[in-house]
Amino acid sequence: MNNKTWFVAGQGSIGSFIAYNAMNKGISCKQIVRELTQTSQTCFHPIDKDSILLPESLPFSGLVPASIQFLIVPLKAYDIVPFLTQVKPFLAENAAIVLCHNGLGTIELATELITDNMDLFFCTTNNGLYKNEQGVFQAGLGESLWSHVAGLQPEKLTNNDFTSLLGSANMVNNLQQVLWQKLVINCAINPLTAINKIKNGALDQDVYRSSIANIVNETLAVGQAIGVELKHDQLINRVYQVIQATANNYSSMYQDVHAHKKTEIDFITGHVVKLGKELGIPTPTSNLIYEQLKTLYNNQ
Ligand SMILES: NC(=O)C1=CN([C@@H]2O[C@H](COP(=O)(O)OP(=O)(O)OC[C@H]3O[C@@H](n4cnc5c(N)ncnc54)[C@H](OP(=O)(O)O)[C@@H]3O)[C@@H](O)[C@H]2O)C=CC1
Ligand SMILES: CC(C)(CO)C(=O)C(=O)O
Repeated sequence: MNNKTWFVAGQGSIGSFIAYNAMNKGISCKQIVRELTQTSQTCFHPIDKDSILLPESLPFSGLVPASIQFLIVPLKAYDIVPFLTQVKPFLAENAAIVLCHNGLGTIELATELITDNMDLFFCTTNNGLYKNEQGVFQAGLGESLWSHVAGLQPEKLTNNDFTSLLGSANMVNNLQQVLWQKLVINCAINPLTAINKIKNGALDQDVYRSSIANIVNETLAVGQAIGVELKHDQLINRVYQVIQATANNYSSMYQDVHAHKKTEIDFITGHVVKLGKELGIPTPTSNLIYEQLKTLYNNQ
């Protein structure tokens, strides 16, 4: 029996999936929302079961100082630091915090925000969910991979915690490599689909081959320069496998641009461009794509 009380940041797609799983497992779980007006219940639509209303969420004003022991933060990468700053007074001095998002660049910032007895974990997920006016819909099942990333007590969480909240999950010892492999895929697929307004599958055409090859090479060069073990042929093959497996999907970045929402570009291509600059590694194609995407977002 899992007797932890979990707090989940936001009422988004992954956060609602976590709240749904917790409810089914009898785990105490509260989603934290910004305002009282956001506390209305989310309707969750599982793939193979009836839709169900999730428990009411809790606004920040309803939190008790220093009370949160277990927190999972499944937010867009750009919302992680603002959320952690806001929630900090409500964290217990020995809290366990799990970050869960696409892209890279938040772990260092979050580590600076936590105090000595707290522990930080990171979880990357391949579950597929989306949100619209009717609620949150589960689109596909996937595995989640997690690791302890900062603090002195990794035993605060076990694989059972992650499987209870996210379904199939495994602890990994090579999180950095896993995250960079995913970063290569997101760098190759997300901005190109958003800029060209195409589904993922349309990238499997000659016209995009050189851009994809350049993006993979540049991302790989930057990752390798900071010591991440990445294999070129394996990554190119993986990018095309994902393009084919998700051929009918619109990438999350395409969806954000289409919905006039902020994108995660700073934590995907932007992360590679920034590190490349610091390390003196040229990333011309990534620079161009980053600028194009930024212009596209600012113009909308
Ligand atoms: N959805 C998916 O299938 C997958 C998503 N991911 C990644 O997981 C991360 C989360 O994605 P997803 O769940 O889709 O994102 P969503 O946009 O659906 O959810 C994020 C939610 O957090 C809310 N939020 C932001 N800041 C705060 C705050 N300070 N306090 C309370 N609530 C806040 C947002 O509210 P508001 O809209 O009002 O800002 C939004 O409802 C992203 O990095 C994504 O790329 C990874 C794999 C699959
Ligand atoms: C794997 C991929 C590219 C699927 O669309 C994705 O992670 C995203 O859209 O953010």
